[in-house]
Amino acid sequence: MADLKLTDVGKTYGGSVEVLKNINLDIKTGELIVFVGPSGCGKSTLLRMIAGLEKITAGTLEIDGQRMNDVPPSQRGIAMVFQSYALYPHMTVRDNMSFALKIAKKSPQEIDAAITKAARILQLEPYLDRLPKALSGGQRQRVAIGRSIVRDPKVYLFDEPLSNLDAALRVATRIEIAQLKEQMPDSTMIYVTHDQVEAMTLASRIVVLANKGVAQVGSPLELYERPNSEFVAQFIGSPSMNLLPGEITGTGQRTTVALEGGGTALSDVPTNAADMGLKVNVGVRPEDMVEAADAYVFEGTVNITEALGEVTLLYFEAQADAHPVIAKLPGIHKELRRKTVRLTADPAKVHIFNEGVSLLYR
Ligand SMILES: Nc1ncnc2c1ncn2[C@@H]1O[C@H](COP(=O)(O)OP(=O)(O)OP(=O)(O)O)[C@@H](O)[C@H]1O
Repeated sequence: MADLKLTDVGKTYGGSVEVLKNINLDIKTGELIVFVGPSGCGKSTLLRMIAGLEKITAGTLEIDGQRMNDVPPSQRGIAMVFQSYALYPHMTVRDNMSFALKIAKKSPQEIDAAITKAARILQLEPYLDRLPKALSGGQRQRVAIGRSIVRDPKVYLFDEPLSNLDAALRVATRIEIAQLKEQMPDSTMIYVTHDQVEAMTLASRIVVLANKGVAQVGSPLELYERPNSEFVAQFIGSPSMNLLPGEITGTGQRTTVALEGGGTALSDVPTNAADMGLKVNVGVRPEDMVEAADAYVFEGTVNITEALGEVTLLYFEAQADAHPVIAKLPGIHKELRRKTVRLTADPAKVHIFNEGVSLLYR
């Protein structure tokens, strides 16, 4: 059981390089929080500050109401799993997992019980007497996680734990981590990843970091359906949300937005009369575009098609201003290459941004 509270946390390296500032987060027992953000935005730094491996240069970290800033890593009740699993090569799985407990002078009975439990949760029973070199990458990562579980920490920190695994193993190990979380509902986990699918599938809440701070915090679906900014809108979802310049030409229950270069988008985004004439960007996810014969919103000639099996990506430049657009249509549509396509979008799924901020959040 562990609640974490970060209040105005910041990090400055070497007294002058500010990497993070004013990070405020409330993390509750049992949550699996995922940190995402562009390369270099400070995800690992934030995780390492929580672990105690990096000094917190501003603000406060509390675990269960207790200030942790100056508490050494070993006394924070935290276990960290890294991308490189760093197992001791000359020790068996059992010895790798029990090492920390022996150092902590636990009794043989306690150690046995902890190993048995961790091996069961991670399905490592058949491998306990093997050396790491006789394990697959996924199994080694499970042993690394096992080393954390035996210590029964309050908080688990994962720093891109799957990034050394090949695609198939990543998927399998991702599912194992999801199952692991289910078996340990009271443990709090924080997970850093570059992988959209890991973030969307594992997280109870995603924290999007950018520009030294928190861009948005929310459940995966909240971030997908109601991004607060163009940045989050384009960061969550793949391929990224399309953005096209336009202007609000009607307000009220159903906002009318005229796109530059023709076409009309209708949206249920609530706006007010003051928004008339507002220059906006209209955001539509590739998967929210559908073919439309007449009342089309986007029109262009397809440059490239990418048939992925269950869907086809169409790349085209929309309307007179040649804005690049990607549409994702169900099925295989190689025949659309070099053809003119006319597409519309479900009005309820259209996003409207002004100066980078969603109208929903103004
Ligand atoms: N010891 C250090 N001294 C100075 N700057 C550092 C140090 N460690 C990290 N940084 C800088 O802090 C910033 C954040 O780094 P960090 O590794 O936390 O980013 P990240 O979001 O985890 O990146 P990535 O996604 O590429 O792993 C980067 O600009 C990095 O260059």
